[in-house]
Amino acid sequence: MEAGDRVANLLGHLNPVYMPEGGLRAAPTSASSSKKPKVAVLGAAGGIGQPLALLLKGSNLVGELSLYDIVGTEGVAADLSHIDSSVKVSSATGADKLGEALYDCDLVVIPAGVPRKPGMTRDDLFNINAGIVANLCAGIAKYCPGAWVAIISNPVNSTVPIAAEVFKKAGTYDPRKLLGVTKLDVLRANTFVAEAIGKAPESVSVPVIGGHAGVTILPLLSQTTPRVEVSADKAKALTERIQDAGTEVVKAKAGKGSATLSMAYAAAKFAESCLLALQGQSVVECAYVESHLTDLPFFASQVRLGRSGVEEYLPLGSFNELETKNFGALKSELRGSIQKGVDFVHKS
Ligand SMILES: NC(=O)C1=CN([C@@H]2O[C@H](COP(=O)(O)OP(=O)(O)OC[C@H]3O[C@@H](n4cnc5c(N)ncnc54)[C@H](O)[C@@H]3O)[C@@H](O)[C@H]2O)C=CC1
Ligand SMILES: O=C([O-])CC(=O)C(=O)O
Repeated sequence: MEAGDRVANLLGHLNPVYMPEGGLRAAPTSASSSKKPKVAVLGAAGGIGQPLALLLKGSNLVGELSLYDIVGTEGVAADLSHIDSSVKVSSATGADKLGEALYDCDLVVIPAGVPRKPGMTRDDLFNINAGIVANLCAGIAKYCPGAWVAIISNPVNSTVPIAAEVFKKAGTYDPRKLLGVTKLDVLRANTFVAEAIGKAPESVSVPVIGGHAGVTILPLLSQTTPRVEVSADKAKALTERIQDAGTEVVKAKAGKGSATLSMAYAAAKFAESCLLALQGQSVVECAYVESHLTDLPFFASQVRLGRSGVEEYLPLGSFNELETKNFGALKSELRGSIQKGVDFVHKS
């Protein structure tokens, strides 16, 4: 077996949906004669950016991968460009090259910004990351105003509202195409619940709603597929582990950042869902989006993605006692984080 085939098999094993049979060596199809999407990764030289770029370089849904960072982009691009997949890799470094990176993009994924160190909350990143996300979004409004935008940079509860306000100011806001990436919470919930009930993680699906920080992360264990029966104590413990999972990784990395590999995997899957939706397929994902499902202006929930972005909000369903209590508890923190993001754009 050749090295390329082994990589293809590995990626196919990781995600048969976005790495269909044939993986990196997939034969051209009739669809491949039409222009495949250009995907930009902003923050591409970072802990998330590099493995995310690797996974997207192996995706047969991507036409061009545009890598952008303020430092080190060329090395990452040179390295990836030796992989024998048809995805074209381009790179640009520094603010004056942002336009080049974003030109003609269909999907922009943003993992740019600083990560947590032990003892910090995600909100502690606001002072640095708010400005980074606002500047990058101003670039998106200027150079690829029709692109889908997937935001990873923390605090997601605030950076997505920041992006929305920047786009509104520029007159380019389309709420259907602005998505906060909360998929890692879903992967964690699936993994931890599967462990608890002795099932394969791939066979478990847990909706996670709310936001992406501590108590704002609300796994709906009562809506797990397949149905799980765990004691109230176990459900509480599982919920808390899912809420604190980012901190678990920050502690384990002991000052060397936060989740990067699992996040890159989650982001690659999420990006693939967006690209499938752009092709006209209907895909359900959990994402943090502008929403009218609750009285909060932004809320993470299951949404149906289609060609024009978020096309349907799936109902939240009924909550059990623990979920009802946790839903009440998340509202004031999430509302405050949203307002903080909105105020940042209007006061700066
Ligand atoms: N949404 C989620 O579930 C998760 C979010 N994160 C967040 O993702 C962000 C990135 O994390 P890591 O990749 O580990 O950090 P990192 O520090 O390893 O990488 C960040 C990259 O962003 C670049 N960067 C900084 N300013 C920039 C700018 N103005 N334009 C373009 N690039 C710029 C840096 O040069 C660096 O290469 C953090 O804010 C982290 O908290 C991390 C894990 C999960
Ligand atoms: O915990 C962090 O700072 C990074 C993150 O958002 C996560 O891993 O969920």
